[in-house]
Amino acid sequence: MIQLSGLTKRHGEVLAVDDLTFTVRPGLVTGFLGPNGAGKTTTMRMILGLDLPTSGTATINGRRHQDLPHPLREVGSLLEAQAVHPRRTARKHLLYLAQTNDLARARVDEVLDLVGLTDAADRKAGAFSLGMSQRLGIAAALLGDPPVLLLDEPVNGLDPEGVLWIRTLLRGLAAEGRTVLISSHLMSEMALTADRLVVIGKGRLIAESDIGEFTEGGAAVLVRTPEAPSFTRRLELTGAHVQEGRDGELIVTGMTAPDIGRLAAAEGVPLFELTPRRASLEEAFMELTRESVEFGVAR
Ligand SMILES: Nc1ncnc2c1ncn2[C@@H]1O[C@H](COP(=O)(O)OP(=O)(O)OP(=O)(O)O)[C@@H](O)[C@H]1O
Repeated sequence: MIQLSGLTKRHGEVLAVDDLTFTVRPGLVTGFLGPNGAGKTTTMRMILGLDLPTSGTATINGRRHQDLPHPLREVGSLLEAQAVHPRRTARKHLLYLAQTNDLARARVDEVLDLVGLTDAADRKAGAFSLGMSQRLGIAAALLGDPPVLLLDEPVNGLDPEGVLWIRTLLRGLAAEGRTVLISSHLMSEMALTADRLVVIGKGRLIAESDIGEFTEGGAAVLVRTPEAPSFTRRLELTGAHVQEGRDGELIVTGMTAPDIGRLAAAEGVPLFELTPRRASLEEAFMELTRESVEFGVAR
């Protein structure tokens, strides 16, 4: 579990992270979303003890990162700038990490296998493709078999096969009961990977909910009826918002499809179509973060 309480980071004039409070639960993949400059990387760096908060706290399983006796056994991370010696092989890199962090050497072969790098284990990391480097970074994150994982933009620049691989791996890790937090600005990717979303903009929390609930706010129902004008008035009397489209098509918000159906039946209005339309995650995200994007990161 990761818990943030009033987490704040000021860089001079810039309030990069502004009073963030949320919890990342185990057993789920939580997507950490926000437009560029929203403060995702800064937040992750504070959780990992790489940046000190101006105020507030971030804890991993109840303790601040600097108070963890064996950090790599508690939390694995993948940040954008990974430091790997280019002339060191993948295996040597992991063995070095295992040795300096008091982790079992046998785990190196296990994680190489887990990320599909066994055959490339003795090649120099400097010659790795982006996809292979990401795999090596994830192998390092998993070395201590940690219950908590933090990955900053793990699918950036990967080909579709790499994206699918990471998605499957993360879902598997969460299914084992781990806490998985991944940052991204790719909504489409989050829709397929995350169970829960935390959305920030301009350093502030905008939304925190399960992925299904996230799109419900913008849910609309498409209604088609030959009696569009009179049914529109009837719907509006109940408080629904109605937008008229072509050919007797109505887009209704503020009322569920079953309630619209019941009202039509009670009024004897024939319905040719009654279709709930969920706002796509992309639309919901744009709507939520519109203000943070419009005003950019200057504040
Ligand atoms: N070391 C720093 N000094 C000054 N400002 C910083 C520093 N680090 C981050 N910032 C500013 O803090 C804000 C948040 O940046 P951050 O990198 O955390 O956002 P992000 O959500 O990860 O963005 P992106 O998706 O572009 O990576 C930005 O306005 C950034 O310019």
